[in-house]
Amino acid sequence: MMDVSHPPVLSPSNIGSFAYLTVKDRLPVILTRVIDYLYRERISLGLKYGEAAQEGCKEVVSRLSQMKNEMQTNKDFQLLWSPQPNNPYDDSEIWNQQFESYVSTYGVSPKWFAASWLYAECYMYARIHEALYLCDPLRDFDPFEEQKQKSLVDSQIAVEALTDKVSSICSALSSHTQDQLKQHVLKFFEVSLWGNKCDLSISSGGECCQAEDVFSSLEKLRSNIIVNDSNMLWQLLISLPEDQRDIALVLDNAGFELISDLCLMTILMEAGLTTSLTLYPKTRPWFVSDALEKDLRWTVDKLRSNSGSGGQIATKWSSYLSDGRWKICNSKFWTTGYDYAEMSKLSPDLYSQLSKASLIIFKGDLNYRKLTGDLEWPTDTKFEYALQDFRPTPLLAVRTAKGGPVVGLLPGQSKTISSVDRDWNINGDYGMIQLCTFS
Ligand SMILES: O=P(O)(O)OC[C@@]1(O)O[C@H](CO)[C@@H](O)[C@@H]1O
Ligand SMILES: [Mn+2]
Repeated sequence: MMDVSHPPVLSPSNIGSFAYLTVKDRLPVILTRVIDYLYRERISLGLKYGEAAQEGCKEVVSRLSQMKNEMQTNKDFQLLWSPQPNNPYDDSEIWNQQFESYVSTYGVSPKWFAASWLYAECYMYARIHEALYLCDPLRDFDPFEEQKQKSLVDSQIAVEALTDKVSSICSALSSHTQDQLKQHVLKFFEVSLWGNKCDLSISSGGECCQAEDVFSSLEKLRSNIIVNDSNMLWQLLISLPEDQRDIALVLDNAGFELISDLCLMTILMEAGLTTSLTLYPKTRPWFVSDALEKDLRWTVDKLRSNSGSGGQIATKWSSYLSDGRWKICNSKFWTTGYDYAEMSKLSPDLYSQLSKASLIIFKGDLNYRKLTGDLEWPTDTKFEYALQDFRPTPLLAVRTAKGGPVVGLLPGQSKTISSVDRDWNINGDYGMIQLCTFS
């Protein structure tokens, strides 16, 4: 274990902090939306999933209302129902183990405003899933699916602009100089970065889409990339041996962000900079907009039915998936309340699988929180230091700052940014393309 002294963890016990406001205001709104949605749609869900689902909706509503009350009155967390025999990604044991270890460390049960922000926020999604899971016909129901799908449909113009660009770059690849290719690739990393600006959890499940073509704003946005390791990243990509160009992509949100990620991966594949890709989605409805395997497959199918460049590119995605160059790998570790420094102990198989990749790309703010332990690091802490015991292989974080820690800045940099924008670390307007090679 590295010798790392720890700052405190971000916590909702810190009144007025972003963590506090999330648990006090944003999470109850997300829960209320799910409750209203299930109640409103109970008849149509009954028609779709059978009569028992209609009654089931009422039970789920009652469980979720109970949880909302527990949250708002700062009650103890509960153990999850365990084991969940028909759930292939049953992680209830890990959740209950986290509960027990909290009790043995602190001598009391975790509570909504006393546990860490990361633990509390992740726990809410585990409980939403449990509430549905306990109702047989709704066991696999995703209450956020409609929102995720709508956010993609509403981003159609931006998606078309993106796929047109990918298509024209790919068809001219052989005539590009290495420098031209570099410019294209790095721009697509930026598109994937800004694709993370908007997620449905930060908007408490309110509407969120990419309405305009992001390509035209990249230059203007570049100064908002507060850590930009793009040049080092390019050096790493071009120096990979031909038989070791395997990328692991730990996905974040469905909708425009997912399309931007897959477009980036398409260029890397077509340019030969990547030969195989493993995609890691979530295994339960998560932080409203996070992509599950079925969202990923829906996205590919949806785009495939488009005429024009979108259809062509999604057809490529289908063939990558069917010939095995792209794999989808599900792991229950992503939806536990643990940060990634715990991965080698709690999920050694996942850790060793990730370690074999040439590069792991972590998308989004929550992944960044889990990479850095969600601790209150001074912003000039070295990224490698903040990763603590998580050292699988070179890794890249691509995220906009929406409340989690920020590390790797220059001394004084955060002060300068704050003087321009007080909310720079929560509003998603600032981003990071941050590499750690552990060298
Ligand atoms: O991981 P993502 O999708 O980029 O962001 C998830 C997120 O919006 O959820 C939390 C607020 O509820 C924040 O930590 C974080 O910004
Ligand atoms: Mn997300």
